[in-house]
Amino acid sequence: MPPSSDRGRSTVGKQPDAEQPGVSESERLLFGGPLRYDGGWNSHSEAFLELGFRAMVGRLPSLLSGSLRLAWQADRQAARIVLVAEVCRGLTQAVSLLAVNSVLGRLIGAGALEDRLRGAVPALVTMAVVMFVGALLRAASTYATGRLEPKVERVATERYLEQAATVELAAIEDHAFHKLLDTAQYGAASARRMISFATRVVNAMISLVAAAGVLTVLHPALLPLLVTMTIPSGWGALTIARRQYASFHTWVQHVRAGRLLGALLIEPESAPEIRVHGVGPFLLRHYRAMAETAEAEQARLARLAARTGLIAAAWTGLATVATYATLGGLLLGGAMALSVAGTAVIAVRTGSQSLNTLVVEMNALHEEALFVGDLQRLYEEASKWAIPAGGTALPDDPREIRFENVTFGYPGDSARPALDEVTLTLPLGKIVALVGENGSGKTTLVKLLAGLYAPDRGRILWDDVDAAHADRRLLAERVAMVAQDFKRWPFTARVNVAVGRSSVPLTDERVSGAVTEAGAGDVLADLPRGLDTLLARNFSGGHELSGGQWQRLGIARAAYRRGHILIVDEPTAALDARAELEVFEKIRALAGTGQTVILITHRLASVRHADLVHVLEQGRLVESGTPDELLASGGVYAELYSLQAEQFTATVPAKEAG
Ligand SMILES: Nc1ncnc2c1ncn2[C@@H]1O[C@H](COP(=O)(O)OP(=O)(O)OP(=O)(O)O)[C@@H](O)[C@H]1O
Repeated sequence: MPPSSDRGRSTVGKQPDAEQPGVSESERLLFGGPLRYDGGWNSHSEAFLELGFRAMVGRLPSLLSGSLRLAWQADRQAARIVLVAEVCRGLTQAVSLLAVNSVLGRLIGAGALEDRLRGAVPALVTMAVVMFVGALLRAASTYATGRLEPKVERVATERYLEQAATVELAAIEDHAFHKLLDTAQYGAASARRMISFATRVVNAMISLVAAAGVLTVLHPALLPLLVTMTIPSGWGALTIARRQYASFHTWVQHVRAGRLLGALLIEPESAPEIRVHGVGPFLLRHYRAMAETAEAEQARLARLAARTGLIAAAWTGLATVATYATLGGLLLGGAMALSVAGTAVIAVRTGSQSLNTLVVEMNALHEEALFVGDLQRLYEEASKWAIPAGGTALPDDPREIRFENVTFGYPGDSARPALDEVTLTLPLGKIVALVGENGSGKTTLVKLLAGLYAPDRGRILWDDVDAAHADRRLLAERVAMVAQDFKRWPFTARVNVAVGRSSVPLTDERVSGAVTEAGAGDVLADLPRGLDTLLARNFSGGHELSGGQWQRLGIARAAYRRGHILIVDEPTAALDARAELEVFEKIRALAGTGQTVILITHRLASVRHADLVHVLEQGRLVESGTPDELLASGGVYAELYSLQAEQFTATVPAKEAG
């Protein structure tokens, strides 16, 4: 797969005028179909495909001011230096061209050779001074650009990451938003590159104006010729860039999938299965197939680029012949002096170089701007998806949380909502258990409770305050959660606990208090460097914990958070029998201190101590009551309970005496 830095250049594209590589069998088998975007939100790439040279020129002022704004935000002083140095460099080029004209005029003019040489000296000195000043200005610009570029990238990246971290969970799970996140990640590097391109565009524009001015003075016919000579390379560069851009957007998912296959081959989590089940050759084979599909597209793009380049070169050749034939004609017809023709040749060369640079750099600037545009669109989309700030305060000490006819479905075309008209009460300060078979909606319910999703219909009331209008940050403050798939941060054990509330100063007392509360002391005692042990095996000095040990650390993290409501989703799934008992003891103790515990578990024996049990089935609430009431009622809970109990009916043979 092409590495990310190759985006836009080595990724591949969809062109209506040329055949696309087919869908590889790997895409069908592993991902269920082609990984291409052929429409949808990327209407803006379509707009680009229709964009002509004139439109590009029209957009130039806004692109330049956009680059300047980025630079200004990142480092005002450096931006000022670049701007002044580049404008002055352009002026030095103009002065230098005029000096050349003067030198040639003197040398080719009438008079003795000595006099002509002497007459050329002031212009030669001017040229030398101007070149020296130009070199100083170039150095200043190089330094300031070098200082500016990484800052621009950092500022843009920071904003990107900040926005990504503060959008709703639903945005992260939305595939269109995720694609935008994917493509926009290149925007920061593009913003960085835009600075150099914008600098070169400004420089080329000024030297072009100088050359064009000199040419127009020499003979008005020379200016259109200069333009004709440069148009072909501009057309070529624009055509190639348009293909690359369309290609990038169409194939971004494919590239991501290829990278995923590569990453799966090396990540520690997949290493055991790769070896025991021999998954390595399977993944490698599909990696190769995916990469070959991408390569075929790259080859197609290269073929088209070569063809475009040839056409542009032929056109440039014709225009050059026409330019020099015109100059020759003017000379022969006596319409132009030899010294003027000499300056004209230099001015045409300088001018066509500047115009060429201008077209190429403008095109590059434009292409980068499209990726910065993705980043801007991400900023806009992210602000739409942002977790709202502010809202109603929650009651200080609520008595209960009540779900009223709550319905919620995940995006997509699932047959039924994950929660369907659920009405239940979660009394605070108690242990409430959520029970039900796989997929019955328990995890979804607690995610709604924690504010990670909002109900499609119905309300979640904290006493009489609707959580939909509550301040989400305050709501999150109240909740501590040990999710089924809680994050195993690749940091030290200390940070893995303290990340439960990273906003408060990290103190050893607080960490050890949480570790003791969670009964995770012996996990830490076994670690080579205690709390300072790095829990990431793929780093030197890193250490790996077992599933059950991680689970206890996860509970310590939730204890460290000290939220009023502790949500524990399958807290004991990976624990041995003794540890399980211990963890439930700890959870009960937490409830004893007035903390609310919402417990999701399939171990019904552990639910015995709950104050209230809600039983869910296919997203609906089917039973509620104390464990004893539910057992007595003979419903779903009682059925599940007896199924589990049956597994323990075999008695342990008594030890023989003596
Ligand atoms: N992020 C998601 N996107 C789409 N569908 C989801 C998502 N998470 C869960 N679902 C679907 O919602 C339904 C309820 O899932 P949920 O995880 O709430 O069940 P659960 O009762 O916690 O199951 P388990 O006991 O297996 O943990 C399931 O049909 C599941 O496929």
